[in-house]
Amino acid sequence: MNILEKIVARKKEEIAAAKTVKSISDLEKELLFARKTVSLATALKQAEKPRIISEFKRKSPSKGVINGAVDPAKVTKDYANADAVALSVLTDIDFFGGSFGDFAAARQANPGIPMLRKDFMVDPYQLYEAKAIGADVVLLIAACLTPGEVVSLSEKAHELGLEVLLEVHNAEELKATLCNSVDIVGVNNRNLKTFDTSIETSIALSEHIPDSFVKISESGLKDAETIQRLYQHGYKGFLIGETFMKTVNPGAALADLQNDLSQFSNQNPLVL
Ligand SMILES: O=P(O)(O)OC[C@@H](O)[C@@H](O)c1c[nH]c2ccccc12
Repeated sequence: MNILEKIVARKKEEIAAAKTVKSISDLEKELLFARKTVSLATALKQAEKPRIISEFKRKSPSKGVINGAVDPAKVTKDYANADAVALSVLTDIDFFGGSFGDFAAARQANPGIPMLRKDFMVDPYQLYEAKAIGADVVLLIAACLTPGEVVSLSEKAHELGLEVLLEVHNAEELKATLCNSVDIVGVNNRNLKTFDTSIETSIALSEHIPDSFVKISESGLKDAETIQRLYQHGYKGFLIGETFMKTVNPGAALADLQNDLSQFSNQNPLVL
């Protein structure tokens, strides 16, 4: 079993256990009080400069513990103050050290900003959970879903008022799973077999993503030059976790990056 298969197998156990505690109809009742969602896709489409989606990530299978004892409310508030376009908060417990508690604390500290529930979505039940904890966007990872599942989960997400970020690693995944009910396409620079990251993945895939989809680049991003280069290939959003989380002050690390980004005078995407 590769890491993704292990995570998904464990996820299915967690979902089965969660359903015995709370049914979908219990969650539906909670949704009656759910906040109105805000659109990340719109914010990205309107962006006239690279926008950063800042991630709250305590640990990962590739890096181990990145920052175990940080406060999600403080870090995410600092991210928002440093002009993050959105927050991504891991809710996977076993492999990423995340939780609903982290997500809820971040949401409470930042009522208005778009938030991505970062987890491995394989069952509509998780979409109800996402909506109930205050998410605006959910992640669908092409590598662990069939094309049919991507369609049905994204349609269900829309019914609940959630946007869908479809994550792909290569042209085959993109071709098989891209459908109209996806709002944002994310190219993950991390190879899930080797854990290596290469921005060439984003560069190679950029031209295969139709312009009707707003696109973001994910993982392994560290500096303004790289982000600017990807922006010129049409990427509007950049999902960054480790570069910020490994520092003592993740919000300050984002502010530094924003400052570096503002040094670029040519912020317009090149026509390639
Ligand atoms: O910490 P990084 O290298 O900046 O990466 C952030 C994000 O892209 C990464 O956490 C991620 C991308 N896709 C995922 C799917 C599940 C869990 C995590 C992820």
